[in-house]
Amino acid sequence: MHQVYLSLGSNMGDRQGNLQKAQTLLEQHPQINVIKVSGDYQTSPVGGVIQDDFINQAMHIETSLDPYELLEYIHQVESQLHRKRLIHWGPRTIDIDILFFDKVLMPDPKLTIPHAEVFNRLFVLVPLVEIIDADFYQFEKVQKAIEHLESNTDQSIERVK
Ligand SMILES: Nc1ncnc2c1ncn2[C@@H]1O[C@H](COP(=O)(O)OP(=O)(O)OP(=O)(O)O)[C@@H](O)[C@H]1O
Ligand SMILES: Nc1nc2c(c(=O)[nH]1)N=C(CO)CN2
Repeated sequence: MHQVYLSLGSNMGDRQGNLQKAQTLLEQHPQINVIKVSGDYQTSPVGGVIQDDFINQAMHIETSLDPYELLEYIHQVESQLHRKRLIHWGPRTIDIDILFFDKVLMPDPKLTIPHAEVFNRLFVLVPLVEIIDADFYQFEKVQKAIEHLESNTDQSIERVK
């Protein structure tokens, strides 16, 4: 089984409800097991678009799907939650990104692993650190990301559940 870490975010409608529905849909896939889910964090929007605060969380899953099959299922989950791709980095009912897939390094623009933005996003790193496995913690890419946590204090983030 592959060990995968996801980042989930929502800033439209019932944000916590959207995250819960996304989890339920992931759990419904016969080849996905949800292992651990972080708390919910209310975070200010990053990236320049003026929009509402997000609720973000991280999730550890195990899967026998390959990375592209997993991405395809994630897109199905996003469209079931009425996710529309209107504005780059804009408001969304749900966004699910693959942060790490085992210790794979994959530079494909269609699926970049580790996720290209993981190192600069406090809203990704704080929930991730809460749930990450000890073995994974030693992965140099994770260590590099965590180093950034200390220097990255400009994003507002508050645990709400
Ligand atoms: N690690 C990854 N996880 C999820 N999608 C990825 C990843 N790497 C590349 N992608 C690609 O990014 C594409 C665009 O994703 P999305 O629509 O969520 O972008 P965006 O919301 O504009 O920005 P962001 O990717 O920062 O969330 C996806 O269709 C997917 O092919
Ligand atoms: N706080 C926060 N800001 C964002 C987020 C997000 O999930 N949380 N997602 C974005 C598009 O990927 C852009 N900006």
